[in-house]
Amino acid sequence: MNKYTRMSEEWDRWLDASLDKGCRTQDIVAAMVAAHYDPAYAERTVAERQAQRLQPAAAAKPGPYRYGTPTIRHRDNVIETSDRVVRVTMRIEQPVIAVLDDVFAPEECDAVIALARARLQPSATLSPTTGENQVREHRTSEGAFLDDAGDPLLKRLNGRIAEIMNQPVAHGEALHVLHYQVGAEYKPHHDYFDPANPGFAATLKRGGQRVATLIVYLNDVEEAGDTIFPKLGLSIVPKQGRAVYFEYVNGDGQLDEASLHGGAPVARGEKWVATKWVRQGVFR
Ligand SMILES: O=C(O)CCC(=O)C(=O)O
Ligand SMILES: [Fe+2]
Repeated sequence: MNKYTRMSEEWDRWLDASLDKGCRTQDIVAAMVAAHYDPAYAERTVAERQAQRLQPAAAAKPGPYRYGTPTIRHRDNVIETSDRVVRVTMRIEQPVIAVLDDVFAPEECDAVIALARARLQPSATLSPTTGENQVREHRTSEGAFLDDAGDPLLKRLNGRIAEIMNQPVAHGEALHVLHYQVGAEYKPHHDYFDPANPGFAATLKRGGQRVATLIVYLNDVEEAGDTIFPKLGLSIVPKQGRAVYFEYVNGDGQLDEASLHGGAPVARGEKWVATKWVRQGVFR
């Protein structure tokens, strides 16, 4: 029997929908082969589509950032997830920012801190020129990525975060915990990777651009340690279980510079946060 080497419009839409849902490449290819597509054609088509979808930043429309409908569904005063009702406390439209309360229960915050404590390393950032991890003085915290493999608590929290952010779980990087002691800070930065910097090419291949961030505060900080948005004069005070959400890439691949933010120095006490960065595609 002849194998198909062209795709109908219907299958074309199915391919995009499968990638949107975060389906695995091999599963998409297997479904196409089962529907009598030529295996080599199926593999090539899926790979090409993924590559196209991961490059909108390079082809971003010029001009000022255009705000569309936010990805997060926070028009109501609460966001109901499968296992928890999260309260919306504040929303900004340009840039898209939301402050949410009751995202994690106090015991969940304590458990995440306990999981991270043993794995903390001095925080590093990617060098924009070489792409290497480097420990830099603008980020004087310690951090750890928490892999959720086999951990029911992390799996549950990642599922809840995906529902809040309205994104597939598979688009999220592993939860990243940061610990700041007195004086430690994270100077203002963007969470997206500027595609003009060659050092970011490798990380951009691992699921494309970052599109949105959720920072969950795991403890109350005695003094300072706010998350600041210097272009807005906005400062969010950490509180256990609260989170700040922001998004910074639109459908045209434009990057929102107004999302510049940082962690102000802690004046008293300590600060723990868990950050979820979400990519355009499946993060590998
Ligand atoms: O600690 C904060 O308030 C900011 C953390 C942050 O910017 C990040 O994790 O990307
Ligand atoms: Fe950040």
